[in-house]
Amino acid sequence: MKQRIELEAACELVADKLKSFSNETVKLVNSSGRVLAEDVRAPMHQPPFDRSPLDGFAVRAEDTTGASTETPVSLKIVSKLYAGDSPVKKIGPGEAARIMTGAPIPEGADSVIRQERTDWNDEEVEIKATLKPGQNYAPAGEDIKQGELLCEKGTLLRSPHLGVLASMGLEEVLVLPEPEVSVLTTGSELQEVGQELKPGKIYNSNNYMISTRLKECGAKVINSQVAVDEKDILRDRLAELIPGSDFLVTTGGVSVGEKDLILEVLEEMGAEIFFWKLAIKPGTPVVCGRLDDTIIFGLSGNPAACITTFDLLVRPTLIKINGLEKENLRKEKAIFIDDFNKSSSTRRMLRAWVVRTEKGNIVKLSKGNQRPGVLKTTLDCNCFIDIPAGSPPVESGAEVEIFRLPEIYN
Ligand SMILES: Nc1nc2c(c(=O)[nH]1)N[C@H]1C(S)=C(S)[C@@H](COP(=O)(O)OP(=O)(O)OC[C@H]3O[C@@H](n4cnc5c(N)ncnc54)[C@H](O)[C@@H]3O)O[C@H]1N2
Ligand code: MOO
Repeated sequence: MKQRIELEAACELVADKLKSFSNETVKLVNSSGRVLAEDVRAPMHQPPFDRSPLDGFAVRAEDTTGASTETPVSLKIVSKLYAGDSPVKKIGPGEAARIMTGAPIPEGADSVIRQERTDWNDEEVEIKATLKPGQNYAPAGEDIKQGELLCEKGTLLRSPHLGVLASMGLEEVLVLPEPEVSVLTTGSELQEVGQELKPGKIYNSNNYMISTRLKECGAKVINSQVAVDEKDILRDRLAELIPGSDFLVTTGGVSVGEKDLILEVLEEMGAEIFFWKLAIKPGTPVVCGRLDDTIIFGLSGNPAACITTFDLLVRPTLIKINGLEKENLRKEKAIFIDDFNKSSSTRRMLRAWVVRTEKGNIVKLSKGNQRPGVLKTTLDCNCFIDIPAGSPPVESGAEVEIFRLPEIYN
């Protein structure tokens, strides 16, 4: 088992251990937020037939030559077409069809006159304008041509894509897999929200934070449980959650205390442990391993440490599978406009807020202090400042590297 490894090495190690995931066919109606696994080409024209963009009369343009308000041309109405009708009767010379917006233009007609430029009764229509062939005429494929590339592999599906794909009659799409994750929050001090707090206890905030964060980066939370710090109980919960989960995220019990039992129990259960501890702060204590096909991320119970390692380690792993790059971290540079007066012997991830300006990114520390048990700073955190090990205090004006969180946290 490796110990205290670098974050980048940890991410690579986990990536190397991932099982293969299969793409999934999902109903179009359920595909929003998923990433396309293949190019989609148009199986048909849209519109599928030549149609009228107006309520009026379908005519042959040549029959309207010279027509104006003063010199109207009279045509015989031979049919009437509503949207949804299928045209049967061809238009011949001197003939017109009454037509509504969206209805198919009958054979023989090459243009449509809006009804405001006509007078009509049941038999005849007076045309008061000269039309050009193709005027007010929406040909088949005007919008989308059969065979054209509609959505590329890797597209994040949202409402416009669902609309376009539905217009093609596509009922299902092939998307990248959605990792299925279980969550186990551990700690004998934990109480559920809604209960009166007993002495020495705290509310289980990690469960809410982690389950929600998982969904925010496109994972499916399939189970979520809580366990006290007792070996038997932990073993039972782990044995229950691991089969059937692609990943298990636990929080708490991964440091060196007498009740930090996750590593021990996982080892007893025969898990392969990839590493224990990362060379970052907060978030040093992390256990990562695999039992059967399930990758286990044992994160710290300290909320800020927990969220930091979630974002830096768990998030990129899940996004490797579901392709939701938009939800990944971005490495950028920024100018620090705050003061951090501690030197850092260990690599530090400071919770911070970055703003884009014309001159580039500026970043300041999140409100509140940077201790790993502090939860409030996460409210004001859209990035982590990456302070290398061995750095002196960081002064205002210094250029720093940041991991920017996705837009959702802005
Ligand atoms: N002697 C040492 N003590 C500690 C070390 C060390 O190296 N030597 N490491 C410290 C560091 S760094 C961290 S971080 C913590 C990590 O401890 P664990 O990950 O084992 O987490 P717990 O001890 O279970 O809990 C830590 C803290 O977080 C609270 N907590 C736990 N679960 C939740 C939850 N679901 N929701 C909200 N808060 C939670 C818990 O009550 C503790 O206060 O260890 C240091 N100790
Ligand atoms: O590594 Mo602990 O996570 O400092 O907070």
